[in-house]
Amino acid sequence: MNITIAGAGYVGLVTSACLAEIGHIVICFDKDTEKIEDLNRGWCPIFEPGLQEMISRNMGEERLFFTDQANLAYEDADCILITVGTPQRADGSADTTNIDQAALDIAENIQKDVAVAIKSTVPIGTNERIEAVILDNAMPGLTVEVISNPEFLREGSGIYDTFHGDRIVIGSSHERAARIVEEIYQPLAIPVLHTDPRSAEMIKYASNTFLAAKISFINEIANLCDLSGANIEDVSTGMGMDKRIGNQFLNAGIGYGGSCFPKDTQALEQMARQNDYDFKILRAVREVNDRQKQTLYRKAKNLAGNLSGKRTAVLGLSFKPNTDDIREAPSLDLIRDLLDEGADVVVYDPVAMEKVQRLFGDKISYASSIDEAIERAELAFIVTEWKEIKEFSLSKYRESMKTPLLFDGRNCYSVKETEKHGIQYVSVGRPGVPDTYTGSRPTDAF
Ligand SMILES: NC(=O)c1ccc[n+]([C@@H]2O[C@H](COP(=O)([O-])OP(=O)(O)OC[C@H]3O[C@@H](n4cnc5c(N)ncnc54)[C@H](O)[C@@H]3O)[C@@H](O)[C@H]2O)c1
Ligand SMILES: O=c1ccn([C@@H]2O[C@H](COP(=O)(O)OP(=O)(O)O[C@H]3O[C@H](CO)[C@@H](O)[C@H](O)[C@H]3O)[C@@H](O)[C@H]2O)c(=O)[nH]1
Repeated sequence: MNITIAGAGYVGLVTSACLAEIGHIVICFDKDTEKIEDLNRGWCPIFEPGLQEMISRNMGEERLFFTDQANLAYEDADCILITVGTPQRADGSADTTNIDQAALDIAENIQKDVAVAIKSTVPIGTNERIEAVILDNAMPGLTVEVISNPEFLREGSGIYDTFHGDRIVIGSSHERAARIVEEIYQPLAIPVLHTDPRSAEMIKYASNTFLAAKISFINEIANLCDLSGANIEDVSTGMGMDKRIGNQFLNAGIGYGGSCFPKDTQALEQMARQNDYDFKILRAVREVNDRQKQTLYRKAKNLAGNLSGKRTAVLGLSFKPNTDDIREAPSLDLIRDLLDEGADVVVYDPVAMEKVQRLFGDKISYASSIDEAIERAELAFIVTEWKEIKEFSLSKYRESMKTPLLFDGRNCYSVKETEKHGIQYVSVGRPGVPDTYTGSRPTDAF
């Protein structure tokens, strides 16, 4: 079967590589010529553990091809998986322009019957609409069946997630197309849920926003722990032991970021509005997250006062570890707040520095290691729990910083250990606010 993947972004590349890895012949098409040239030169444009190797291996074995030519990509395809971006519009809704463009490209270039699966996250009803767009513009007589096949992988563990997903959702009223797509994934032996296209589209939004809600909920509990002296880690553990709650996505911190949760919560909120429905929980999930992204900064202001001119280290810039993706990363909000305050900001991340440099230029400094970032710093913030940051020796903060004042947005260290090392340590939802804390645990820290 000839498989074409439309879009060589994060989902497109991971899916292309994994499908080639299980023996399929895959053509990955992107309209971004530079990206395709890089890929054909053997250079993977994103950082994702194992991806570069998997792409190279499958290109070498002639199972994986990249092209920027729509005709080459679509004319022979039996199945097309659409993975193009669906970014956020100014009003919060999902922009499906790329999906519409892909549909027109497909219509113009297909020469035979084809199954089209939309993996991109799209508003309810998009699959039905896109099928009509393709049929209206394709050569008469061709059978084109569009099905919804939302993607659930996480950045940083995309390959693992593709091979070990909890479910594959196929939303379709077309038996043939559903069978073709199921056959493609069959070697993965992942349970398949068959449903209608609208329910499949909703499953994607409902899953992401539910996970975002879990994070905002635990962050609210953490803030209350801060004020009441309870410890969020024990609280999360105790909650997670209840199988009905589950122990994942209960890590309190500096708020969620990334290319999906912020955009998908807003898109679903907007869909609710369009249906004259006031989705109250969803609004709260977003508002809590916006506030949470500022919590650590406000705690720092309370403790350290005026930050102007103070050398401040920001450790970890990507929205989560094991990726160079900085879309909606909490680090960006923190850096902006610190710059507004006149702080002298120095940042470090193992892989995301280049992308941050493109945003902030010479307004901040870039260290080549954690050691260099914290040298003579008066404050340090941990924003992303990269392994090397989590495991960084506490004694080095004590030795290198001008004043060892550490704000940890990911609860990387034990509070007791930081006390032992003489570090003023402020984390999220855990007792141990330092003696020098100037406020009276003010609620305005939240
Ligand atoms: N990133 C994730 O972890 C993830 C996980 C699950 C689902 N999703 C969803 O999958 C979709 C893609 O996300 P992403 O992060 O991979 O996006 P991305 O921004 O990394 O990549 C999108 C790619 O699509 C290409 N593109 C745009 N229009 C095109 C067209 N007409 N034809 C061919 N290529 C085109 C762009 O050039 C870009 O390379 C989104 O809807 C997203 O919500 C993302
Ligand atoms: O307990 C937790 C878990 C996560 N996060 C944060 O939540 C964000 C998102 O993390 P994660 O879900 O692991 O990464 P994504 O790659 O954004 O994956 C989400 O978004 C994808 C795109 O839709 C979906 O496919 C995945 O199923 C969904 O988990 C990150 O900022 C994390 O730091 C927390 O703060 N606490």
